[in-house]
Amino acid sequence: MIEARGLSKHYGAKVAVDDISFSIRPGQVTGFLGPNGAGKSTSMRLMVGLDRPTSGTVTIDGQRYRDLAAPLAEVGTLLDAKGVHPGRSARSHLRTLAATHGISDRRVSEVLEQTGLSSVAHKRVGGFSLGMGQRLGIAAAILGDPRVLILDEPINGLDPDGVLWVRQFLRHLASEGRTVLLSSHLMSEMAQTADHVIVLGRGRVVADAPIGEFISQGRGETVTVRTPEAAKLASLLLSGASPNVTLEPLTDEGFTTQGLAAAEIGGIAARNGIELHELSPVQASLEDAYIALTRDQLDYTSN
Ligand SMILES: Nc1ncnc2c1ncn2[C@@H]1O[C@H](COP(=O)(O)OP(=O)(O)OP(=O)(O)O)[C@@H](O)[C@H]1O
Repeated sequence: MIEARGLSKHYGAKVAVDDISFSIRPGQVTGFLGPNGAGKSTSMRLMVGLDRPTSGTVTIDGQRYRDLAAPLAEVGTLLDAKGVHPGRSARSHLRTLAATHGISDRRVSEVLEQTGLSSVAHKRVGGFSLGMGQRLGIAAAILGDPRVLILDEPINGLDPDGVLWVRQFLRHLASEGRTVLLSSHLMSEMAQTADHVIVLGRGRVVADAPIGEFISQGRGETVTVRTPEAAKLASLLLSGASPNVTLEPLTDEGFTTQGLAAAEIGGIAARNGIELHELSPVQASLEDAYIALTRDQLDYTSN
């Protein structure tokens, strides 16, 4: 569990994180979202003691990061995949980390295997592709078998196989009861990986909800309707409807509606003898919900 209480970080006059509170629970993948400059990286840095809060606290399983006796064994982090000595091999990089915590060579081999790096373990990290570097970053994060993982953009630069691997791997780690927090700009990927989302905007929490709830609260149900009597059905749907109901014409004999359930539209059409050629609810996407929520949250003030 990662808990932030009244957490703030100011850089001079700039408020990067503004009095935020949240709990990131074990057993699920939590996605950290927000426009550029919203405060995600700063929050993650505060979680792992790379920065000190201006006020408030953030704890990992009840303790501040800097009070943890064996950090690698409690929190795995991927905050900057490039922070590795380029002349070292993957194995020697992991061995160096392992040595600080008395972690065995066997465990190093195990994580190289788990992250698909065994065959390149002896190669210089400097020659690694971005994707291999990300895998090495994840290998380092899980080296100490931590209960909590904090990963900033872990799928950046990965090919589709790599993305799928990270998704399945993170889901597996969460299913073992670990706390998994990741940030990503790729909405479709986040939608398939996260169980819960926390959205930041201008340093504040603007949403904290299970992903299904977050998506459905976006703009209400969208339905595509096609009928040769589009104008008649449209006026029937709008008469007496709440102001939240909107209609957008389609080019060919139809429209999309927002704020009405498909069953309501079908019922009104049937009662009025209107022939329907299509009545299909459109699956809302995480991206739609996210864009609707953050439209006003862009950090225009960043410099
Ligand atoms: N060391 C710093 N000094 C001054 N301002 C900073 C510093 N670090 C971050 N900021 C500012 O704080 C705000 C939040 O930045 P942060 O990097 O946490 O956002 P983010 O949500 O991670 O953005 P991105 O998606 O672009 O990585 C931004 O306006 C940024 O310019």
